[in-house]
Amino acid sequence: MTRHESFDEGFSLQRRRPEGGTPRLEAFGFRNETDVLTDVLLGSPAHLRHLATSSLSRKHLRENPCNIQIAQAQHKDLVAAYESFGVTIHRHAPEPELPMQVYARDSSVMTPYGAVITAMADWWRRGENYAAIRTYEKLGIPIYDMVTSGTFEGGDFNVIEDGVVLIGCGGARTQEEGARQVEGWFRKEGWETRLAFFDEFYVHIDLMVVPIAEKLTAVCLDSTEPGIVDWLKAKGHEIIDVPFRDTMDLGCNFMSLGKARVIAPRSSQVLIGRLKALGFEVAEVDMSEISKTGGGIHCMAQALRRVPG
Ligand SMILES: NC(=O)NCCC[C@H](N)C(=O)O
Repeated sequence: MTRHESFDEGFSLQRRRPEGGTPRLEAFGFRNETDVLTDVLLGSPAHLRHLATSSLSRKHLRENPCNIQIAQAQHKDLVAAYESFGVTIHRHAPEPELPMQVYARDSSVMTPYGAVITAMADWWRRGENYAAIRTYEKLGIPIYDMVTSGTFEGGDFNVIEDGVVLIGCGGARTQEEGARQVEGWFRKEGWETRLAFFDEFYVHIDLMVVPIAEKLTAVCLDSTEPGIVDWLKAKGHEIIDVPFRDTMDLGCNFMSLGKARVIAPRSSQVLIGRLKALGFEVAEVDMSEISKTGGGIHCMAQALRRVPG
């Protein structure tokens, strides 16, 4: 049986078992966000526009707006980095009405049980949710469930380790209603969940907390609530502190490929130096132009399949 023919994984709009015990997918999915990445879902910057979507993107828009051609070239370099590591790339079909579709992290979240279709907060991103349903149908990946209570964006679903999820709640993007709904689903599956409340300035939790490897997590200590850091440390996680200034340039927003390999933004030299000192192979990609629109490498990627390394 090939990966895409697994018989119990046909496309469905709601695979979640209400009482919990939903079977894990066989062909797609992952245990955690640090195993070996084999398949990633990306969006396209073909119709990218620089909008005032957050304090960060608004500041760049005011002072030095994104050059879209350079941003598109930088995204090509990002795609090439995934290819150089042998990752299979799947893509959302680009739609001209969707200026932020490149941020594939947000309109859905992959889980071990299927994809969650989120509920985007901003009207200019809501269509991405419908486009994501079509993408998963095309890929034959079933949908675990769809958020129906308030808003929820994928950058706020942060799998810390197998069966443990940190759910961000900044209010403006992910509302507490959406966070509680998703939390309830995963508790029923037996997961440990933790909500991280933060100011809407920070947009999503994956701006400041991103897993690197087993028991190793990058955190911006200057912007992350100490209780979250203590919680990670109590689980035995080593922390790599990403400076606040780098974090504001999306420097804590990178992608772990497993087996001590990472794709990181070139500007994040403190993180990159620490990773290299620990023996990681780091593909450095210049994301300085595209990230003016408010997101980074982690925001642009959705892991569809990871396997133990
Ligand atoms: N997960 C993320 O942090 N995504 C970044 C989204 C950037 C986009 N400009 C937005 O504000 O919606």
